[in-house]
Amino acid sequence: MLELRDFSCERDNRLLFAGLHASFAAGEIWHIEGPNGVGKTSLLRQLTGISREFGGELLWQGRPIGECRYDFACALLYIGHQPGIKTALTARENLMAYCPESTSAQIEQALTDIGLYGFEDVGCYRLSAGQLRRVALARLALSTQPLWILDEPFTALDTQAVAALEQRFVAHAAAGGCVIITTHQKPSIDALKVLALGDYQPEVRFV
Ligand SMILES: Nc1ncnc2c1ncn2[C@@H]1O[C@H](COP(=O)(O)OP(=O)(O)OP(=O)(O)O)[C@@H](O)[C@H]1O
Repeated sequence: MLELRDFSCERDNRLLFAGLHASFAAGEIWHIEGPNGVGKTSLLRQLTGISREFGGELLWQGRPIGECRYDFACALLYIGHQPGIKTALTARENLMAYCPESTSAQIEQALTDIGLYGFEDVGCYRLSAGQLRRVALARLALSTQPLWILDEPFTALDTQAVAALEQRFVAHAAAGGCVIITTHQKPSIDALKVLALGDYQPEVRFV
């Protein structure tokens, strides 16, 4: 789906990474790995098109991203490190805003599946950090986009929710999707692909 060729990132005249080659294909789950400040979020922002400053090439289905931004945007679901939830609204209202094409029954089911039964109509300002993260992640159940890019999706989740989320990634990949995440926890996912960012020596390995 998405390909990097000789990719690099510079911030404030500091080279974070360079010479990165990677190909994110249908059916794959990728973990972008590395210590604090190495450039994981910066890379995700480049991959999503939020940041257009990069060296090298970024291709979507074989085409330079600059030539197919609309197609790419339609195929992408990005959830950043901040949950992106409007706290003045309820969980249900947030999902209705994010997924206007979903039916009320689908939204109800997504909220139940993610463990928010009974909290659907509570103002999000009254939810815990983990519940807020669940509201954001409920979008995954309603997503029709093949490419998911998620920055630290496990943050604030309990162990049961982490396991359920990993299963959702596996199901999405099995259905032909592609998932790219950052996390400081090691995911328990078979055939996980790892892109490790390090000082000037990016390394791609498979586990
Ligand atoms: N808006 C910004 N302007 C300038 N430099 C920035 C900006 N945001 C981040 N940086 C710098 O870019 C570097 C990489 O930041 P980034 O957030 O991509 O790292 P990260 O690997 O995701 O870190 P963490 O694991 O702590 O989330 C850091 O040194 C940071 O200071």
